Amino acid sequence: MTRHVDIAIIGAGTAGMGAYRTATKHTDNVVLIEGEQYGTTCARVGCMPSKLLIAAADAAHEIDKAPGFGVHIDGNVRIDGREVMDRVRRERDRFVSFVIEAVENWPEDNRIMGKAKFLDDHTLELDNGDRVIAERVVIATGSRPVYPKQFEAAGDRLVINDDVFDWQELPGAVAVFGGGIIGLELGQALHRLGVRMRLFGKFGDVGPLSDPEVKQSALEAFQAEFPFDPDANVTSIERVDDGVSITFTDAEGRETNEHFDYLLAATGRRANVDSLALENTSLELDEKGIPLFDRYTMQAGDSHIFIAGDVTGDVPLLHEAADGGRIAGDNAGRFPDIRTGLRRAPLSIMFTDPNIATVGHSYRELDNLQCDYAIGQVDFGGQGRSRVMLKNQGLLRVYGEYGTGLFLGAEMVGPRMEHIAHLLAWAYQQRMTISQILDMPFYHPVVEEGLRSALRDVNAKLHIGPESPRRCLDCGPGG
Ligand SMILES: Cc1cc2nc3c(=O)[nH]c(=O)nc-3n(C[C@H](O)[C@H](O)[C@H](O)COP(=O)(O)OP(=O)(O)OC[C@H]3O[C@@H](n4cnc5c(N)ncnc54)[C@H](O)[C@@H]3O)c2cc1C
Ligand SMILES: NC(=O)c1ccc[n+]([C@@H]2O[C@H](COP(=O)([O-])OP(=O)(O)OC[C@H]3O[C@@H](n4cnc5c(N)ncnc54)[C@H](O)[C@@H]3O)[C@@H](O)[C@H]2O)c1
Repeated sequence: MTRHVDIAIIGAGTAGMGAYRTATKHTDNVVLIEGEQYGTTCARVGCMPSKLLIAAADAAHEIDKAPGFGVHIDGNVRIDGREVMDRVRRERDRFVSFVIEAVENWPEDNRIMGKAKFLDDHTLELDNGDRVIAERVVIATGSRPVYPKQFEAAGDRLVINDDVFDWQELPGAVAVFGGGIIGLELGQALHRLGVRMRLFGKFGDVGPLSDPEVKQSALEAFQAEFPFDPDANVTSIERVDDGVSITFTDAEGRETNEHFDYLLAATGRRANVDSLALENTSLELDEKGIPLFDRYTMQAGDSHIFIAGDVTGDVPLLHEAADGGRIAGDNAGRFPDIRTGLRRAPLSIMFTDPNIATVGHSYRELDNLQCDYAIGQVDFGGQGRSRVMLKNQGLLRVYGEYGTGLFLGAEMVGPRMEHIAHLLAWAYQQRMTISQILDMPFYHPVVEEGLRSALRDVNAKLHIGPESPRRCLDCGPGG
């Protein structure tokens, strides 16, 4: 069967759904093609189930921390792995059901199930042999985990994030590979839920951090809680009777062997472009096989093909996929009269405890900005509200431009950084100066007072404001 449409969207994830919504504002003759199942990576195996697991872990951790306040639980504290995983799956399924409901409310005629690949610039072939000839196409096929071949030695005990959320019980021990965002979020959560967990990283990476001082602070916080080697030397992985045996060099430089139930690979993701047969199109591809595209229009070259979400390999985050999808769908609808869409301030948040976040330009990017800059910082070790909550660890560094006093970006690890990062991202997008941010209200006693200290520090270094006093007198105690 061959079908002719104005717009074909490949992939019904967050980006594809966003594209569908905006494309159908221009024409009804749109098909959304999904190769596996509705529900999105975010709801099924990504953002939502991971945060559900983290929420359970945080509950356990709060109990652990209570004696520090003089609050003691004299009876048994019991983590019921079956109940934990049951809630994760139950709540996850609820989120997934809302997504499925939204897609299934769209006309049946506009939806096709099947894996699509290109035969030429306009013709798509599905895995059942049907064809779709489309005037315009949006590629929104997402990404999938990748790991080194060496991990395959773990056999059926090699798992990825998708598998974790289908566990019925919490396992006894898990080796997590990857000190990136997924590895640290899931690794810490498993550890807090009583799973023996060891984290094997590479290249010294700690989440998305590039600022060496913030990275060091984060590393110290995590290493104080669980074993984490950010550049592990693993010499062997072996599937043994009841699990996986891993040989590695430990912190003292000795060769050590440890046994785990599972090896969880969280070593990055790759764009789902390989099954699309893009070589049959005239698109120009980069070294990873991803079409070159404009991130403001989502247009691939000057073609009628648009691309959005994780498959772009650009910024693999939910809100970016949603924005990119909307822009791609709108431009596919209005092609050739394409428009640039809004791309928001760079913002990334890692939901570990302490939170890690980056806003605006990263430390790594500063030297390429062709401007002079200064760095202000606050250590949360002595910050009033953080100390009150017994969460006084971490470091926030803010970057400001010499001369203009413009806020350039920040990297941070600390308590409630998910909120501080939002404040700073909004300021970045408004192109505010450090002084303008400092003119905003700061309540007492809040963690934001720590941000104020860092902002004052950078303004002093930029010769815009005075040196910060050692004890801030207008701040209230601990400010
Ligand atoms: C464990 C984890 C935690 C995360 N946590 C967060 C978080 O807290 N915050 C955040 O912002 N981001 C988070 N993310 C990232 C976020 O989930 C992704 O950026 C987002 O889901 C990407 O959406 P997408 O539409 O590009 O891809 P997807 O939702 O994966 O959609 C792609 C769709 O394309 C389909 N498809 C693929 N190939 C074909 C084909 N050939 N034909 C037809 N269909 C095809 C797939 O089946 C899939 O349904 C997390 C990711 C993971 C894995
Ligand atoms: N809170 C959030 O917003 C959130 C949460 C989870 C995932 N995500 C998104 O999903 C993306 C993918 O996450 P990810 O953690 O898989 O990728 P990542 O790129 O963040 O981290 C991968 C890590 O694996 C390490 N690594 C590579 N090879 C290794 C090896 N052989 N042994 C040990 N470590 C190795 C790398 O050094 C890196 O730190 C993220 O970039 C992020 O955008 C976001």
